[in-house]
Amino acid sequence: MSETDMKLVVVGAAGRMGQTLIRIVHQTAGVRLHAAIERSNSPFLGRDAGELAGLGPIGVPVTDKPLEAFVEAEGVLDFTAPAASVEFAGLAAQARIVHIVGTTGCSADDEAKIRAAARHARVVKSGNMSLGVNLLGVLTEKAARALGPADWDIEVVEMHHKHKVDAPSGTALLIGEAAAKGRGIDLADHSVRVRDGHTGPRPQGTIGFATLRGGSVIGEHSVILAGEGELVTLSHSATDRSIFARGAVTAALWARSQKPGFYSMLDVLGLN
Ligand SMILES: NC(=O)C1=CN([C@@H]2O[C@H](COP(=O)(O)OP(=O)(O)OC[C@H]3O[C@@H](n4cnc5c(N)ncnc54)[C@H](OP(=O)(O)O)[C@@H]3O)[C@@H](O)[C@H]2O)C=CC1
Ligand SMILES: O=C(O)C1=N[C@H](C(=O)O)C[C@H](O)C1
Repeated sequence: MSETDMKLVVVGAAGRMGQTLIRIVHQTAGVRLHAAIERSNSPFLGRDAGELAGLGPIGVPVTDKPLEAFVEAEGVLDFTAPAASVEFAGLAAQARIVHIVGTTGCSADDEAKIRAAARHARVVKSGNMSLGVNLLGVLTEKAARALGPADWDIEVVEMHHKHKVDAPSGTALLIGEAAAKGRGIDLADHSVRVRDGHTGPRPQGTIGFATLRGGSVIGEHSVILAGEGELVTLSHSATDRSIFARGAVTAALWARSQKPGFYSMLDVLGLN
């Protein structure tokens, strides 16, 4: 441990991503776990964060006092739920620290509140913090630009574990936005989220989404560009949640030296 280590708080510490983040922060040079937060009625309050994450004791107990933790820290890693991330955004702004938001399923109103908090906090928000998916987004934008809507249809397919509560996934929406950018269109006006019954033929220029849920799948995403007699498929498979946690820590270290504002992983990775 060094004096210059970035002090990070993990919120949602007992969750699938929370535990992964605790392990990755513990293993990564230049960062240190300052606090671990869960909600007030959580059965995990008082437990050692390292024990929760399978590391053995590290002397950081889980608490339900986020603001107390944020004012003494430099960044918060937040993979929780939309209402929680909006609350944490306000607290991170009060504490003037870095807020890394991986939470998906945010409404337009949630998004606006998180962006407002970025007047005082340095916020990095992305539906997927992995290098591979962000590169997939860049490749999708190029493919969608090269293969135009007159001859090529775009479909985004995703599969996740049975516990996931939002659909389409944040990653599927990130890929859809990249495809829409390549086509020079607004995704909201062109996306088809559901098909059921007599749908009629596919409207030209739309971007379709298909969602699969089951088992323990960490995250599978494909974008299919379908033309007459040929398909181009670009895909990404996540086989370990540590890819998201490593991305979040990279984002925190990057944001430490930025001005307050709202950033994406493309900014962090220099892919913008
Ligand atoms: N951007 C990316 O790269 C990735 C994003 N995600 C996203 O991260 C989010 C979390 O995923 P996952 O870890 O699988 O989900 P989990 O349900 O396993 O974990 C979420 C944790 O947050 C806790 N939590 C919820 N509200 C609060 C609150 N107000 N205060 C403190 N803790 C709270 C939950 O507690 P409780 O159980 O008591 O509600 C739970 O422990 C999802 O939105 C998911 O889509 C996931 C992976 C990668
Ligand atoms: O909920 C998950 O697990 C994941 N969520 C993110 C998403 O919605 O895309 C990222 C990853 O695919 C795992």
